Amino acid sequence: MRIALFGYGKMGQMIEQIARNRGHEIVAKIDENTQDIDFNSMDVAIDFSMPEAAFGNITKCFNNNVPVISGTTGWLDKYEDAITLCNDKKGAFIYASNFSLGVNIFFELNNYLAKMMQNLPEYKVSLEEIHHTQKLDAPSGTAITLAEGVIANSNYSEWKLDNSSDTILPITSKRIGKVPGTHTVDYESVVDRISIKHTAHNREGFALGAVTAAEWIIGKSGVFTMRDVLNLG
Ligand SMILES: NC(=O)C1=CN([C@@H]2O[C@H](COP(=O)(O)OP(=O)(O)OC[C@H]3O[C@@H](n4cnc5c(N)ncnc54)[C@H](OP(=O)(O)O)[C@@H]3O)[C@@H](O)[C@H]2O)C=CC1
Ligand SMILES: O=C(O)C1=N[C@H](C(=O)O)C[C@H](O)C1
Repeated sequence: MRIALFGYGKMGQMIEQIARNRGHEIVAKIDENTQDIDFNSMDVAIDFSMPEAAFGNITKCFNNNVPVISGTTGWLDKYEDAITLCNDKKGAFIYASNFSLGVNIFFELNNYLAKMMQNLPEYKVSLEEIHHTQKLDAPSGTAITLAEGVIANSNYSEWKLDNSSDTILPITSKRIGKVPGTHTVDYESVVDRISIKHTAHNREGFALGAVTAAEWIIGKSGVFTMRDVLNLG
């Protein structure tokens, strides 16, 4: 498979390594200064760039019939536009706030726990995410997906950073050293606490998930999620 990397930072470099080990070819490494992009040279594009760059990169790929795997976070105000464009162009698209197998299982666990807790108002829910100090967006995309899972199954109607009420689900974002990504969901009552936590030890899981998604999307058209790729039901 011929892969173009949109963004060649920490994730782009890890994806290159995993992709080469799986027998794929990296045909382009694209950044904000790249002028001419040969879209005919690539079978799939993988975008791990920057919040302000992601939608433009995705648009270019759809306009040139290239399937897109999007891992960049912090651009989701334009997600519906991306879906519309993908459908108009009969393209192929997967966005995931987190591509790792472990976090996608954690998302399922989070939804299941939220359903079990939905009629137990004595438990107050809160989310915490910890990442490295270079991270640009807060809260993390993963924390937002977790919050959406809780909100869909509870009386919380929205999430906010560092702000809580009976209807506001609070998210705390911490930036510490080189932490690759730690997410915790807490249910706290007067008598006890239930916590679920995912800790990434490095970036390999994210990169492997993105390459697996790229392998999976070849030959398909439509908008998909990691639930489709991982066959999580
Ligand atoms: N979904 C997931 O599983 C994961 C998602 N992420 C997300 O992926 C994104 C990238 O993370 P990470 O690799 O750690 O970040 P880095 O800052 O290490 O890399 C981002 C790269 O994008 C480049 N860039 C800037 N503008 C453009 C552009 N217009 N087109 C292409 N590339 C551009 C930057 O170049 P320069 O430095 O020259 O500006 C930089 O090399 C973040 O949004 C992060 O949250 C991260 C891990 C997992
Ligand atoms: O920026 C990162 O590093 C990460 N970003 C993603 C997010 O915002 O959730 C995924 C992972 O946690 C690492």
